Amino acid sequence: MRLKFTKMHGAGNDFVVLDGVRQQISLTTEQLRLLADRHFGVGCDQILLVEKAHDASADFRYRIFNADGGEVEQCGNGARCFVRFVHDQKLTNKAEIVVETHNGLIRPRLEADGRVVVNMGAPVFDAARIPFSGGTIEVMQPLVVADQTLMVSIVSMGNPHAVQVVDDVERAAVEVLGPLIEHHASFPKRVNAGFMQIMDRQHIRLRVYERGSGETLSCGTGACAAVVSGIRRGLLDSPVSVATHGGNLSIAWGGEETPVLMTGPAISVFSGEINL
Ligand SMILES: N[C@@H](CCC[C@H](N)C(=O)O)C(=O)O
Repeated sequence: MRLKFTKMHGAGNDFVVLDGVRQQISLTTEQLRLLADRHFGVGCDQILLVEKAHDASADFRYRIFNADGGEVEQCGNGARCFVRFVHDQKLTNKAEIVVETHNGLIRPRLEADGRVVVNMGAPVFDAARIPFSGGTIEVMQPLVVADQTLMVSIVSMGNPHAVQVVDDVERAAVEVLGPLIEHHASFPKRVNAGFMQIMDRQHIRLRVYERGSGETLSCGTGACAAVVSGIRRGLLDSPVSVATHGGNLSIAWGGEETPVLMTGPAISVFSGEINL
């Protein structure tokens, strides 16, 4: 099968984006892994598949696959690239798009300056919806990992996150603790692990060890989860600038049931074709 793709990134979190509106696309787990492979394929953290909406109130359906081939519910940086992609490919000219995801509708908007603002919906703290099997979700939760008790904040931004505050994000044991948190028995669907350093009440540094992809240069939902957790811990005030290894994101949240708004870049790198 010959497949057209576009390589994109949002603050260094990179994607292979596929037009499933004009191409008939059905990929096996092995084909998804090959696309994501940085040596034998195109290389990316996630594969994004744009399809026709099933829901009559939506403009498109947006599917997300991690580098390990697993389909997941949400991807924040990907949502911004999705908007840039459907505009560049002339699949729509609407500035605000209603997008159907595995986890309900999101509403990204393309601004005149090219940045994309995404209404990510309200954060979820219900253990059953994370899912988290370790009891009721508190603002901070003890999680025993490799004989250490970590204090994590657990939140779903459509996908599951466990965020901890660290003194120095560059020295945090992301590569060691990340996979152990991802596969912790209390998270039946695994979890994304965030490591946040508070710089001041409106600035953080963040690294995220992503479920199914490993550490990425940035994670949009991870940034939302970190800011929500920091505000709930009383350490941050909205809006918060999130510095990642791949660039900056701005996250705003009014608290409680209000939606989280994420702003950041969405860049097309190149387009090509691959034989799978
Ligand atoms: N990079 C993403 C998140 C992608 C999905 C995540 N790895 C998961 O498994 O939930 C983002 O920008 O949000």
